[in-house]
Amino acid sequence: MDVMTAVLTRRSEHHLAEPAPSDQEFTYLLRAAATAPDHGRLRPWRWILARDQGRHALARCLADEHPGPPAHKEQIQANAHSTPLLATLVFTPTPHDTTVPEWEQLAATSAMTSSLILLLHARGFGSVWRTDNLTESDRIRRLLRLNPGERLLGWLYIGTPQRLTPPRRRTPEDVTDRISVFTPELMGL
Ligand SMILES: Cc1cc2nc3c(=O)[nH]c(=O)nc-3n(C[C@H](O)[C@H](O)[C@H](O)COP(=O)(O)O)c2cc1C
Repeated sequence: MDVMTAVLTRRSEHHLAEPAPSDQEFTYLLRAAATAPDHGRLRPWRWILARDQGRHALARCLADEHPGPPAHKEQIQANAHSTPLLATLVFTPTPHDTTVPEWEQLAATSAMTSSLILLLHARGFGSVWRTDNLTESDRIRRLLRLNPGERLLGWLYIGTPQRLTPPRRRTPEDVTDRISVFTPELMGL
C-alpha cells in the first residue's frame, strides 16, 4: 500500500477482533514508527502491551474509573474486553532539557504514534487511539505502575477491523485557507 492510500483509507476502527500483531510484529512496526521526527532522538515514550488476562484487568479498571453513566462504563469494558491488544501509550519526557522542551517531546511522541497507526493499517490491522477522559486516573497509573513524571496519553486499541466493507478512500478537504505565503513585501520590508 502506498503512503497516500494508507493515509486516505485509514479510519479509527472501533470494532476489532483477532488477530492482532504479535509482540514480535508490534516491535517490528514500532521500530519503523520510531524513525518519525524526534528532536534529539530522545524517544520520550514507552508502550505497555496488554492481552488476555492483563487486558481484562485493565478493561475492568477503565470501566470502573470512567466518570460516565453505567451504560457508558459497560461499553468501555466491552470494547476493551473484545479488542485483542490494548497498548498503553506512556509519555516519558526528559525533564528540563534545554534543547528539546517538553512540548517538542510530546510532538515527537504524537508523530511516532501517527506513524505506527499508519503502519498497522498498511499491514491490515485496525486501531483507534482512545483516551476516554481516563488519562489522569491515579488508579490506572498505579495498576500500570507508572513512574512519577510519566504521563498517560491513552490507549491504542489494536486488532483486525470487523467491518463488512473496507472504508472508502477519503476525499481530502480544502485546506487552502490554512496556508499563507510570507513575502517580505507583504510585511512592508
Ligand atoms: C489523542 C486522541 C485521543 C482520542 N480519544 C478518543 C476517545 O476517547 N474516544 C474515541 O472514540 N475516539 C478517540 N480518538 C479518535 C478520534 O475520535 C478520531 O480520530 C476522530 O473521530 C476521527 O476519526 P478517524 O480517525 O476515523 O478519521 C482520539 C484520537 C486522538 C488523536
